[in-house]
Amino acid sequence: MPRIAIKICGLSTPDAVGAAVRAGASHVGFVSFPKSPRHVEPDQMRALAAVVPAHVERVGVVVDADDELLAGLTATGALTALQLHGKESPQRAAAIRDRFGLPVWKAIAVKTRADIDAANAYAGAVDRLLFDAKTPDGAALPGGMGLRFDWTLLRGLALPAPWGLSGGLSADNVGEAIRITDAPLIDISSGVESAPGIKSVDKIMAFCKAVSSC
Ligand SMILES: O=C(O)c1ccccc1N[C@@H]1O[C@H](COP(=O)(O)O)[C@@H](O)[C@H]1O
Repeated sequence: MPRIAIKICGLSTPDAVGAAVRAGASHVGFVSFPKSPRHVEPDQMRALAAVVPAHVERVGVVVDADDELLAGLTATGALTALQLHGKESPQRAAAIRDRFGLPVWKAIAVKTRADIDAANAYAGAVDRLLFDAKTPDGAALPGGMGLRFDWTLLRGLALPAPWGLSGGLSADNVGEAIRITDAPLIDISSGVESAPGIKSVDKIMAFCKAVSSC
């Protein structure tokens, strides 16, 4: 069985990046969204990326970002992929991929089976779909809230692109999530924190151990 890829997201210190790499993460994520407690500025992103070994992918998380912001982030050279976590259309996602020359992930906000079906519209436009829980109207953030959705909605589906699972994962529930969905990539942020935006080395280690034992 192939190894399950792990993305540890919302990293904002070199210590947290180092812990994710040591624990076996295949991807690290940096958030560029000022409302998030995990927001990092482009210079900080560049410095964090400098301590990531070449075999680990560096994903920049943005929410309905305009071209000016994307140009600033990609110019840092810090990123190997962009994760679109807002309401970007398939056309906008494809345009971002063309213009900035990086693989694009699209977060799909899920509550019902119809939300998963809607992801088909992104076939060919993005490089990975990331199924995350839909946050309530008026929520402070569109992700990173520790919310999960009904994982059985993904069971046995043929999906139109490489994909991953996120939303409300932790060391305690990730085994069940993988058993139900057979996800090839697992993404986590708040479930490896001691407080919003503060990563816990112990939780990162425990999470990666739980995934690798699946
Ligand atoms: O983490 C954030 O602050 C964030 C802000 C804006 C958009 C997405 C964000 N995080 C992403 O949310 C999911 C799930 O996070 P969690 O594990 O439930 O806390 C994950 O993909 C993060 O990349």
